[in-house]
Amino acid sequence: MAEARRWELAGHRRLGKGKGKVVGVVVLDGWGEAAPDPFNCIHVADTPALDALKKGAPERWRLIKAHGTAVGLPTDDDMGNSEVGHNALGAGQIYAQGAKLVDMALASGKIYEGEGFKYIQQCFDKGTLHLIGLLSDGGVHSRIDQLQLLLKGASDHGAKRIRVHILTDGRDVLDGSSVRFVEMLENDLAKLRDKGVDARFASGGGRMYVTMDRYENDWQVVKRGWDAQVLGEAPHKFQNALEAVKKLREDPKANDQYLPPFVIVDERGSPIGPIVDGDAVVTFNFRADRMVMLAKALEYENFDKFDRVRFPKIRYAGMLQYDGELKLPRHFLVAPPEIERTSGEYLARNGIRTYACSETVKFGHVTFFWNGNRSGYFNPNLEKYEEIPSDIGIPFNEQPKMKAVEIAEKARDAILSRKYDQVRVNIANGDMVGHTGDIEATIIGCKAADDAVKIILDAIEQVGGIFVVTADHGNAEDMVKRDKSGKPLRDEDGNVQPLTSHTLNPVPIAIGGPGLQPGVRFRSELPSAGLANVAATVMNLHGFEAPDHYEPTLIEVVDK
Ligand SMILES: O=C(O)[C@H](O)COP(=O)(O)O
Ligand SMILES: [Mn+2]
Ligand SMILES: [Mn+2]
Repeated sequence: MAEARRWELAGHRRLGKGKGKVVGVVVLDGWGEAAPDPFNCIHVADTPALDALKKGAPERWRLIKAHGTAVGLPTDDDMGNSEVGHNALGAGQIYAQGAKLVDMALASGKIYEGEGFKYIQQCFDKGTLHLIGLLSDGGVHSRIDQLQLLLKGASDHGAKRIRVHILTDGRDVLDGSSVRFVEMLENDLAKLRDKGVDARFASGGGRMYVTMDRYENDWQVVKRGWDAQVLGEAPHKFQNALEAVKKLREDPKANDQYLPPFVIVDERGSPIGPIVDGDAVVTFNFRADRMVMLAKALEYENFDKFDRVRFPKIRYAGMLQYDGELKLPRHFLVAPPEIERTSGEYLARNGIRTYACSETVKFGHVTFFWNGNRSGYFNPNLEKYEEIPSDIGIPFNEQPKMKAVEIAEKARDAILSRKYDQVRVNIANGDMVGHTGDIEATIIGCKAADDAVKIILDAIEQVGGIFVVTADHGNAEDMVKRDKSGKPLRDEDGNVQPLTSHTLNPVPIAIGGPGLQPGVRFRSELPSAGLANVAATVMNLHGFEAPDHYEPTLIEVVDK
């Protein structure tokens, strides 16, 4: 029973002596393992530091699972992602994640019995139900099949007027797939209209340009969405969403991720679905990071991030509650996973001093996600979290080195200061540049990530410390869409179809450093281990046994 568990960790039987040595924990974002291939940017890039880890000590390098049920996703066809990946890395336990919890609530119908649904339902008589979110089957932030079920369920439960505000994807799914998803949903909306429900698309835009910013990197992204969704204002106006997406994609530089905002208008040119007093709003993404900013704009009375012009009196619910600490939003359709007793909390309660750092676009990954979707410190006297501002307003293939070296230099300084027992970073390049689909740029990004790793490992060497280098899921190791036999798919002009999404590949984990006892090696009897096994491993390296309810440690100590 959780309440009977103690917070105090027992000293490790063999590694207790390791206590007091600094442990550097490096998470390479979007860094999977795949066969050598011209579209494996990690393989093509010059990565001497990581190559040395792989070739140097076979007992201290292995692969671990980073996708599907190993990280709490519904099936093993689900690729990994940062949220579930960092949750597993930090929590040491596998929780059923948002995607699965929503599936279960929809399948059982419990979603319609909950407080959140009842709250918004009160607007159905007189107001409009607005559904805002990412339209794709990527399964990272949302899933179209869940939206389809929710649409039907909401209308069965009394919604008479529904407006859908879409964000096109092209990041977790192939670029150009927006057209197919709009067609699919238009079909559903048409069926609802046949049944007498006034259900239509109202606005849209590409996820990276409209609404789905994260960690307050660029509020203008949220403002563009607000203008379209709430005010009914956008530079582009169309009478239907399919035409909108097709037309906007005709610009040779256009892609789904960055489509400009548009609104759907009637014959007279008036927007058909601005959000007004008395309406209900649901943000149907289950994943938190890219919904928190919009949730704040929709919910906070006092708000100064941009001029909202109007702040309609609505009833708003998230698909999940996106931030348990902030209780944001107050109302939600499905309770989020309650990730408890994370390694961050255990270590803080056992006196471990931690420094965590990344650049803005991944800052919450090594803090908020790592700590079980919890903002803030466990113990401000022992922890310091530092954010390096990311470049804003440019796609990352234009600056593929990102802030890798700056993050590594911060980590180096933290290590050399000897003020911390754990120094944890996320290096973003493999993922953020990988998502652009730009192979040349991703190769440059991977090299920059390797440079960063070298800086950190050198610092660990200097202080006699220990390192753990791993990743949260794959991305840069496979940058092309393939047929079933694994051959890259090409279009009529012979161009390959870039793969912007994450992958199902395992990720590497390497341990080492002068502070690691000679007999420490990876156990051989855990072939299916995954990211959730890392927390117990890191606790051991700090000189502690892990709690019994954690997934087992990856390491053992043999006599040397
Ligand atoms: O939000 C994103 O950028 C992608 O959908 C997923 O990437 P992440 O899981 O690595 O953040
Ligand atoms: Mn990631
Ligand atoms: Mn990613």
